[in-house]
Amino acid sequence: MDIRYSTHPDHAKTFTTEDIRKHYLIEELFVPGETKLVYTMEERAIVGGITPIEESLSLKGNDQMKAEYFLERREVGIFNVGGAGSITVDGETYAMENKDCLYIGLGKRELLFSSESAASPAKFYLYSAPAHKEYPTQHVAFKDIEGDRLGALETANDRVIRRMIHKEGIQSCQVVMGMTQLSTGSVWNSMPTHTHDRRSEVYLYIDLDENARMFHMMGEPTQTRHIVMKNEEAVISPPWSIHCGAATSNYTFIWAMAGDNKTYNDMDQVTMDELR
Ligand SMILES: O=C[C@H](O)[C@@H](O)CC(=O)C(=O)O
Ligand SMILES: [Zn+2]
Repeated sequence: MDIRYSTHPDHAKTFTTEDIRKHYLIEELFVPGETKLVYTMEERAIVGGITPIEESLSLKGNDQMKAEYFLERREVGIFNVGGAGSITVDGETYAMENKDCLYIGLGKRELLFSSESAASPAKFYLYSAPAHKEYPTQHVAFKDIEGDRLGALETANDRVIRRMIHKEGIQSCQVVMGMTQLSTGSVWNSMPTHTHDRRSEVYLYIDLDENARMFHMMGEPTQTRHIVMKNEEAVISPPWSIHCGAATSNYTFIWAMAGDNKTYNDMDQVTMDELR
């Protein structure tokens, strides 16, 4: 498991392109037959990718977590961003179509991930945070969530946001998670931009073509930097950082947060005048 430390904004301002990528960018999450995990000190979240091929893969505790099993002191939100698959939680199997979401609460012990076909494997993206109480395991199918329309084509940000794990949806201790899809011709997400000192966030960009690139913006509002990202890469946003971006085509992204509250609208909006 790769470890990422928290960074101070005064330090982050001095980062080179390579430094920014090393600290915040998460590459190669979906490696066939492997479970990849990154532990960030931001909210002590674990970001991961599980890509089963022929055999099932299990998500276990490890030495760095000092946990006998993965959910001993944690909860997890999972989206399937690949082909059809399933997740078995202590003997109960949940079918996971592309873009379906599963929340698994504190205390569940055996977590098994499978793909329906090795030719088009499931790709399970996970975001886990410390938990203090068990909430029920819940599945939500992508097709059952209508979502809300945001933005407009005129401002190149016409998109639909679906909130899956949140105050009025699947209950959790602190994980808030959902998916935003941009329409053809729209490229900007989360603009006007914001921070939220009370929560950290991770974005996973998906549905980008091989040659498309995302220019993800981060940094303090007056010290913006960018990271050039490819399909199926994730980026960590510390609480003091903006997180928005524009790509060379439309795309989808999964946003995941944890922290002091689960209030989606608790954002510190940044005005265009403040940005540098
Ligand atoms: O704190 C919330 C997050 O940054 C995202 O939900 C923003 C988003 O999906 C969008 O504007 O499209
Ligand atoms: Zn945000």
